[in-house]
Amino acid sequence: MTILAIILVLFIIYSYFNYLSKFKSFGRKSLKGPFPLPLVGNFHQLGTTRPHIPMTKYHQQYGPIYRIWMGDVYTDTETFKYYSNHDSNLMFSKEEDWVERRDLVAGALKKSKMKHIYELLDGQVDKLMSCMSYHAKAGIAFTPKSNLQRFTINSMLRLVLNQELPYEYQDIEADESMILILNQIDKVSLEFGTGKLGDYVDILRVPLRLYYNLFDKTLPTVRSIMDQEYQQHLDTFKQEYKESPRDLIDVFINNNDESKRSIYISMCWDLLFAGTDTTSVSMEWSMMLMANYPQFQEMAYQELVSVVGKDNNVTLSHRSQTPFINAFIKESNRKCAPGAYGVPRVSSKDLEIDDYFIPKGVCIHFIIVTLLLLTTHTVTTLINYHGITRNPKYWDNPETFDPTRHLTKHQEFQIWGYGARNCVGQFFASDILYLTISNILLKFKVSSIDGGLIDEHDNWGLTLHPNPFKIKLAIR
Ligand code: HEM
Repeated sequence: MTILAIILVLFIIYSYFNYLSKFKSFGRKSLKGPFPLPLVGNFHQLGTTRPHIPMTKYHQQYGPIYRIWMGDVYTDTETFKYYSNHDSNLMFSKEEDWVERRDLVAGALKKSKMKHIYELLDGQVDKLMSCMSYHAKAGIAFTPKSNLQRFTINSMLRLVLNQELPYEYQDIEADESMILILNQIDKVSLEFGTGKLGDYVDILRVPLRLYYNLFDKTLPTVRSIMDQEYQQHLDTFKQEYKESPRDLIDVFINNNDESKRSIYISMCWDLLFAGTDTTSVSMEWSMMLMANYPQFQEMAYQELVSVVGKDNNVTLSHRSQTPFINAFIKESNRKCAPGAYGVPRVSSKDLEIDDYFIPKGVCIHFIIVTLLLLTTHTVTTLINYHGITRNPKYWDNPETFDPTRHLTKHQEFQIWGYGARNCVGQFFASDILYLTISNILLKFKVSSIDGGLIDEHDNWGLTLHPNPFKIKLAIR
């Protein structure tokens, strides 16, 4: 009883001082924000289902940069640290390690090195088209989520490991280790999206870390599969792969630096994880918008027929001649952004931006909902893409889906993040989006199952995803 009482008293003292620390003032430029409670910070105001909605509203109250307390933690969370393989990864690496790793990945993703892989990407688009044709001809409703996810994971697996999985309709047995990777990506997305109490309450971090290290098998599983793949590549590596690598692993092997093997393996996981759900959910929203806005679907189709021809495939060389398709994709990403936020970043020095003071290293999650500040240095920020896309200062009628707005006025908008640490896979991803969305628009008429509007409500998670839906496909 006495021990329990002591623990309770210590806990109350800890909570009290921890709470007081939230109100540390940095002078008249201190960031303002909604009033936090002990331990839980602002969670009670944000809720867990759609926190991006109140966060966007706070912008009107507190200005372009404001402070939100995610519980009482100061730095990045245990879940992020664990699943991102912090020591050898790219996305969350410290500045000193990041520069070299970023160069490594950006260099490897250069189109000149990836010529062969781009041909494989065309092959993946053909396979998706076959899957859609099968559904259209058989009169079976098409499920965008599972099929687009299969297409995206295959494009990523081809890029990274030169592997792929069959589609469900093909009824072919899949490689178990690739299915395992897909399941781990799903699992980690869910874990990141929901978070754990230990991510937000400082005192619970140690038990959470212990739990991950002792009981969670996700990372060891993924690393062991990747390691086997790496070894197999090494064993079968031929001279010709120096010029024409089979995939990213070959590009890494070609660097002739086995001391970096562990980092290469982490990079592979980074890319598979960062590229799959984001790209797939972006295409899912696009398909929904095709069905909900048939007038724009028709405009897109007419443009493609006149530029590409009815019986041909759209290729990347058509991109500059299809302004409406480009606008359709941009507007789809604006109206239904694949993610509500970017990756949280840490400030490496004290910063003053206009009327705001951002203290060094304190990982308060800053919410920036103005485009003005997005070019700033290494501030720890959580960029609110949802806020940017709904800001009437930048967009007329922001709730309306209207691709033509991008034809008349150029408005800078990046779903890939801003500054040096933006998305390293953005060129690959935007090529995938263009090839897939334009070929779907040219080859199929997409409509809802019952002729009504599909629900455009978004669900909170690591990515913003729609409620599950099906569509009807007709071959053009
Ligand atoms: C529609 C698809 C995608 C979207 C919306 C997207 C978005 C983003 C965003 C917002 C960031 C964070 C930028 C920041 O911190 O400021 C990011 C980082 C990153 N993305 Fe993407 N991404 C997509 C596809 C991809 C693909 C296909 C790949 C791999 C080929 C990829 C690999 C990465 C990596 C490795 C990072 C970390 C970069 C670094 O820290 O240097 N992403 N992405």
